[in-house]
Amino acid sequence: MTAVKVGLLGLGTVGAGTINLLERNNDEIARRAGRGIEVVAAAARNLDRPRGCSTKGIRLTTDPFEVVNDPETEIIIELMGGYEPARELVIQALRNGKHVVTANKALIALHGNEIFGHARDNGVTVAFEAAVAGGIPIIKSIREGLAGNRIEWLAGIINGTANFILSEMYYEGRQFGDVLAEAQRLGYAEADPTFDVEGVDAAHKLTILASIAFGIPLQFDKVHVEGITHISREDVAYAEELGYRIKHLGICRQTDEGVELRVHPTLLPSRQLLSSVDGVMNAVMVMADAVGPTLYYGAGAGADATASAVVADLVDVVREFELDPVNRVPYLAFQSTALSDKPVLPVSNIVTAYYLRMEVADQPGVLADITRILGEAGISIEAILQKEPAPGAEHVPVILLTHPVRERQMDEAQERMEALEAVQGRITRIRQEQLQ
Ligand SMILES: NC(=O)C1=CN([C@@H]2O[C@H](COP(=O)(O)OP(=O)(O)OC[C@H]3O[C@@H](n4cnc5c(N)ncnc54)[C@H](O)[C@@H]3O)[C@@H](O)[C@H]2O)C=CC1
Ligand SMILES: N[C@@H](CC=O)C(=O)O
Ligand code: NA
Repeated sequence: MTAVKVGLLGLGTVGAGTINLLERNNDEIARRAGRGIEVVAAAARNLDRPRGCSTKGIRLTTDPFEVVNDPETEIIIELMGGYEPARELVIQALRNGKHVVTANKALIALHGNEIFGHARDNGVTVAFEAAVAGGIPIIKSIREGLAGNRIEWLAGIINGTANFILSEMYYEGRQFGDVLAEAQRLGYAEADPTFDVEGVDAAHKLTILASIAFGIPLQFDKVHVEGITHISREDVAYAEELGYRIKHLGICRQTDEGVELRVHPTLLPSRQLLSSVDGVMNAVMVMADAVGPTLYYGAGAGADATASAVVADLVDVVREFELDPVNRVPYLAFQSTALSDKPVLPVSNIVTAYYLRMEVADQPGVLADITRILGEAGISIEAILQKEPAPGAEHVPVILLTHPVRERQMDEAQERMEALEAVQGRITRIRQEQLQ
């Protein structure tokens, strides 16, 4: 049988990785898919740039629409990134009756509902395993492997760049900016790295995970998003002293009232399995009613790991070529007519424990004022750490761990503490989770 002809949009880190992997494991892939898979056309911005792969036998163009409209291609792999023109290209490919494989979480999180509609109308597939947690087959695991369960919550380290930065700050005491530049050199970061460090990329991925876990539409605009830019090396060290690691997590949970969707730095007990996930590795813990907790671990970014997911999707698409579209696994795990309209809860409703770090005047009575404000807000304290002032400094760092409290109560207490004359500047506040 002839090889399946594929068109590729974007020849950067993941594009080159995909071409290399298809070439390297060509025979194994054909034995699994039932047919060979061959990239015949590719679009790149600059045709003269040296690439990390061979482009022998591939028709190259700077116009991605040429690839999408090429009658020879049966599957389009979108690896350009960004919202536009990726959205327009993917929709055009679907209208042309081509299946699409993409690693673009930004695209799926924001425009997935529209894109899946076009795919359904045209009887074709959109596959996006590489979009979440890189090489970890997390979409397939939740969508198919856990299909008998009611998923209660999931929590994951789903941005490799942020995890790499936090790990280097923890182990090597390195500066944020240096480590980010290294993540960019290694091909982990997004084209706009603020997406990694401000939590936007993790929010894109959490949007997708929550949809396939709970059967809700994609709702990126409802995710509460915080990045890691306000986390200092001191916070990392104090957390360690108290028996915790700081990890950037995406968390979603369904309760009777609605769904929590949040991305933020989190203190996790050092003994928690997720606390040992370091560097560019990702991990997602899923709590489901029948199976209990399951944990999925692997490389969350990088050329080879992401290509692994892209090629797995290609194989799935080829295996399903002959299948009646209604018999395919639904894009968001649940039938499109059976999505729930459960509301997304405001973050002020969430109940968590907190880590608080503040700089206070080194004088008597300050701690008493702080504990009084917390007490009046119904917030009990689990631990207090008071550090020595730096030589010549007028303020000392005080670190507090609280018991769980509703977020809006903490907002009020924080405002009152920051209003104290003895408290300098803003209080650093990080949520804490036990994940049990
Ligand atoms: N790098 C990684 O580890 C991972 C990346 N992803 C996703 O994979 C996608 C690709 O990421 P990378 O390969 O890292 O990005 P990249 O920046 O290395 O590659 C993108 C390529 O697409 C090309 N491109 C962009 N717009 C174009 C246009 N209009 N016409 C022609 N070519 C165009 C760029 O010139 C570039 O060579 C993104 O959606 C990203 O979020 C997903 C998982 C991991
Ligand atoms: N920039 C992303 C790439 C993978 O999705 C990350 O660092 O995780
Ligand atoms: Na994945």
